[in-house]
Amino acid sequence: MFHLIHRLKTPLLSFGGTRTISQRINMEKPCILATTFGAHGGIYKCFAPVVEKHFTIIPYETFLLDQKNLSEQVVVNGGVGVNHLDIPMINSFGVKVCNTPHVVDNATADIGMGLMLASARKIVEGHHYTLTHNNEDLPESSMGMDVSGATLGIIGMGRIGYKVARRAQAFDMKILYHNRNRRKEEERAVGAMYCANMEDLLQQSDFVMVVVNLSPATQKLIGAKELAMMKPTSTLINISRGLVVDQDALVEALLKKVIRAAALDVTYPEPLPIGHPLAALPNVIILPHIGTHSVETTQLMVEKMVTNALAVLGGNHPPDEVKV
Ligand SMILES: O=CC(=O)O
Repeated sequence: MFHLIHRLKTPLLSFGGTRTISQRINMEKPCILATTFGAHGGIYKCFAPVVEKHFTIIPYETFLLDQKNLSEQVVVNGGVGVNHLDIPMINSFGVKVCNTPHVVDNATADIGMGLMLASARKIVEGHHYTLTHNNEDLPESSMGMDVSGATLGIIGMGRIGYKVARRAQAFDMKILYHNRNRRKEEERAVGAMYCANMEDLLQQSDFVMVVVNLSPATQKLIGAKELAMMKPTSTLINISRGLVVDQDALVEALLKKVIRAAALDVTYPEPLPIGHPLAALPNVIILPHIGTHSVETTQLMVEKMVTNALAVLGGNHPPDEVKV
């Protein structure tokens, strides 16, 4: 991978990061476009020594303001979701946009399972309890609920949704899914049941996991009405994008115990401000958008980013161009 990075001439690599990771702008060096939205600041941190030596990091905002210096470039987003990039605008400068599909699927599905298990079995509370209590009986509120045998409703049976389903199958869960198109092959492979109507899935599931892409059609897909359809004992897990869930409605539903709990890898905004109403609730687990944040997956993503950048710079068709 480092070998590939050395060969890069003038790519723009987009690192979605919850914090601004731009440092310096020096057009003599190759450029990295650093976006300020998303999860993948970690990519930059992991590879900072190599990245800083060979690239200039440009925040997305700077790219938007000052594209005139940039030619023969490619924007490669570290991650799958590109909702933070204005693709038609970037394309209008003759710049292609690529992302890193496939390599993120397992890690993201793992985080979904981790959140489900942690919420169901109150793992985070258990950790804090162990650290703060000495030899006391556990309170009744520490009692969790079984994942095995429970019903999981997956909203969005794409590549990541399918990976979640395969894991859920190994946990002996009953699997329901809702997707724009029925996925018969995947359905058979994991023994899942298709719900053409999302309402059916919401009403029957003990755990509802949201795995759809963010688009105008999925923005606030889960709002007060949908939360009210869920069982009072059910848990909402979101590993897609924060905006797919109406967060105000979620706070209200959790406060009023319309649903049992929520476990979120994604929120809006990101990072979630300290003191945000969601963070004050006892029945919520919130992660800082770390679905793909593992050493192995990060390496695979960087590899893919570089491969795509090299393809474009070499005048070839990149394997993962995102078209709108
Ligand atoms: O958030 C993760 C991704 O877009 O891959």
